Amino acid sequence: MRRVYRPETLFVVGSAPTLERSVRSRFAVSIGFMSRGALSGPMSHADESAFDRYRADVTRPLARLFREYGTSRARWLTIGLLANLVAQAASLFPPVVLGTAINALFQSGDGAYTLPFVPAAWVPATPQGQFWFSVALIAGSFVVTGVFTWVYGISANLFAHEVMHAVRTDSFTKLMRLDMTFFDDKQTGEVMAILNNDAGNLEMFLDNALMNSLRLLIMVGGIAFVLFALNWQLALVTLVAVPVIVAFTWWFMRVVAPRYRARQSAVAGFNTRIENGIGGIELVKTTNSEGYERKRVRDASRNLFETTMSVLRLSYFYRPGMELLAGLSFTATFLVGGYWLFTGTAPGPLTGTLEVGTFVTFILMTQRFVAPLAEVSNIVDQFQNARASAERVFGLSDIPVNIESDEDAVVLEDPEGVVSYDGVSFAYRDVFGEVASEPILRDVSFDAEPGETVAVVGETGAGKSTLLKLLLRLYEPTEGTVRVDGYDVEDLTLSSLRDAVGYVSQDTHLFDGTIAENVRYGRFEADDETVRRAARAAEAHGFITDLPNGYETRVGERGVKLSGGQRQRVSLARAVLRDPPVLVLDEATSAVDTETERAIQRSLDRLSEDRTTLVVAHRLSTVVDADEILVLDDGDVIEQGSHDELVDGGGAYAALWRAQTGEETDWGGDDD
Ligand SMILES: Nc1ncnc2c1ncn2[C@@H]1O[C@H](COP(=O)(O)OP(=O)(O)OP(=O)(O)O)[C@@H](O)[C@H]1O
Repeated sequence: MRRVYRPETLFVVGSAPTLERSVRSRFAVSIGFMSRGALSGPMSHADESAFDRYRADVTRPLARLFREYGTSRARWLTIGLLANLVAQAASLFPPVVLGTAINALFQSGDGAYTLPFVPAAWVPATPQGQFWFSVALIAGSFVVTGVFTWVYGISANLFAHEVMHAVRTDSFTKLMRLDMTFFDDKQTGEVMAILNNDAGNLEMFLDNALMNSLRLLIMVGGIAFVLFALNWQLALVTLVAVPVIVAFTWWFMRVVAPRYRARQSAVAGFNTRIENGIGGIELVKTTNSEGYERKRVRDASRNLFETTMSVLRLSYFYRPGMELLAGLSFTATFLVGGYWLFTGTAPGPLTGTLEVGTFVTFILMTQRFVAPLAEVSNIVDQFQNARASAERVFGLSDIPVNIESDEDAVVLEDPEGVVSYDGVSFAYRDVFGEVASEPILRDVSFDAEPGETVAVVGETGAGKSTLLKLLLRLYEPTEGTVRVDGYDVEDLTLSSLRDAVGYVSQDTHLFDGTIAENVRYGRFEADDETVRRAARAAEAHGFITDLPNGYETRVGERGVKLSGGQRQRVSLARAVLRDPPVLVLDEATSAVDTETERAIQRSLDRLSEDRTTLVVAHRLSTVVDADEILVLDDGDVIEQGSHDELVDGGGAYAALWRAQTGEETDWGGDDD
């Protein structure tokens, strides 16, 4: 039986992003300018399988992200963009004011006081007035930069986080709707990665890269504009480094990319090792394999160390390289401008004059464009990560849901619980709806009326659990019809169908929480007395009241603090509490001792008096009273009848019965 929930995976799902985040943030701190997205851990590799088909069809994912999620929140984005624009533009103003003040006031005091974007009428006439005006402008620019940076930060964050909130909840809603085949096919970890990692990448992009690219544009464009306006010849000298800086960044990104990929798989390998070691801790301990696991984790960690260092070595080279190029630009500006001022004549092919104030503005501005340019690698990186993540998010949202209530589906009201299987055949399908297995069931037919119990027996893998799941429409038959109260289950609303059926699966699942909460699951409004009644009916009340905190005892992750039999009884109580007309029990008593089983049996007999009950059992003693027993063999019903009829028939059932009551049989090994 393949399980939907994989506890080991769940563990890592919970911890990996945290682990990865801490690795990532430390790493990001150490190399300063690397983006978080670039270091996305194992997930980028793991989800290469089932989403591929839909993911590949997603076109322009970031545009779609804006279309589907951004437009309704565009006001925050617009405010953020405008505020960013104003803040960055204002931050360019002080060097320009300083240059003008030097030219007009500090040198000889006879230069004209003119500033871009400032009407001449505003400029005071006296030098003293112009000085105070300059002070006010510089201070004002810093205040404007501060205030608008604050506005920009808040609006950009609101936009990014509101979008992410919507993406996360929509993705989860979609996940809840998806067919079981999706979950059968998909690792829980991969699915969780969409909600954790991909949402994180998108958030980083919306929050950071988008605004930084604007900042970059304004900074480099604004600086170039100001410098060219002041002195285009010196501007050429200063900005000749920009194409070199861009080329250097491009080279860096190309060289570092494979090293990033190697590091990503090292993170994946490391997480997998931890997952294995801790997920299988019981096996590790009982086989004395701690040393073996330690070595595997040490090797994986060493690999992570080496790949990280290989990225860092290159990164340590990049940042100083950028500084050096900026330094060269600064030196060239200082050399040419300084010489120009010093000698009073334009050097080489240059012509015209240069004023001290303009020179100071140049020097200050040259310092400013390195930081935004150094962001280019981050921005491109975050952009690429966000693109891939948006593809995955939309890949998920595009997966079709096959099992859903039709628009004209019938609501099953006051169900009686008449169940009938009519010529049902079944094969598992893959997530794309294509048949992916040999037939698991062939032409199964039976009827069960309220008050009747139908038992399904057969060797392991014969298709018993699958048969029951078709009733809840977790899967759909490839042929034939499953009916409840005469309705094809495919014509009923899923919620009314599933409300009518209480299901205790083979893999009982408890959520972390109290016993009472677990019993109440699915009928959340049930009062304490109802919970107790259900527990009594499931023979669980006794052991629950023996626990230190009774119904308030926390059961631990997946119910690990309870025994297998106790978990089964809590699940049974949960099914009983819902008081459904149909009870489906898939080996609901396999993990309890004979005495408890008898007690449960007695209570089940009471419970099933006026209900329809379908049971899968390995222990035939639990099904002797069933109205009808189906013997499944590799998907075929090979015998069908009451216990007495089947024993008298002398076939497979009779042989199994003999084995379980002490005589020989082929099925002996299957008995629990
Ligand atoms: N989700 C699934 N996807 C594909 N094949 C599956 C899936 N679940 C079960 N199977 C296959 O279907 C067959 C029937 O499985 P099923 O769980 O119905 O058997 P079973 O009779 O209940 O077995 P057991 O007594 O061991 O629980 C098996 O061969 C199994 O490998």
